[in-house]
Amino acid sequence: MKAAVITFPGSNCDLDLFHALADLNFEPTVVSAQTTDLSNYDAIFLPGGFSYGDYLRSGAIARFAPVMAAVSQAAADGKIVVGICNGFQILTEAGLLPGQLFGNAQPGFICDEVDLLIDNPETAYTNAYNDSRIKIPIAHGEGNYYVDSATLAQMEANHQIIFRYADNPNGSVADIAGITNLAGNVFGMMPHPERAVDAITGNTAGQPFFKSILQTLSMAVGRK
Ligand SMILES: NC(=O)CC[C@H](N)C(=O)O
Repeated sequence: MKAAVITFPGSNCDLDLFHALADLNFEPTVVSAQTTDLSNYDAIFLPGGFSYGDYLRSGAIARFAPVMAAVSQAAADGKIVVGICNGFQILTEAGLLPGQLFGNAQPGFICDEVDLLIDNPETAYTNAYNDSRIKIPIAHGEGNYYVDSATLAQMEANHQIIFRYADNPNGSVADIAGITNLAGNVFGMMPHPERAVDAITGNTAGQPFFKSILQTLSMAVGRK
């Protein structure tokens, strides 16, 4: 499966994501934020980091990068679009995911490993997990997810909340750590599964995340 990893000026998790995807049998390519055509890719990944220096607000400038029209097109075409950490912030700023990421409730950057609860085990992002509680690294200053209560109720009813924090580290509403759009093909999470794919790091709980996506894409190709 061909995967694009978009690199914005200031991205710093693009190569981690590239290696995670390569190790887990995707065919990844790192693609510049100047790219205007993503039609060759089966899945699009927006990595973590500090795009455009996090100026104004994390993701607020990146959403205007030339590549974002192609990301919106991919999302509209039903392709898998995944944003991790800063990538999640960019997708909310672009309006491709509901809500907004604010500064952590306790101001400051948190670098830690936290427990996540898998709310929905039957999604494109979780179907390869056997456990409902996993440990995944976090590294953010603006991970405090907010969405208004009417939208939250719709998201809950539509099973759009995929991961929740077992012990909320940043003040996110409803302990939300990862969500999808209504259609389920656009996904964002603050924790970093790409930092938990290699046994040498002591944690491989991120592997099933990527395996789930690959499995889902392979089944979709099989159906064509
Ligand atoms: N690791 C990251 O992607 C950091 C995201 C963002 N710049 C923040 O601090 O919230």
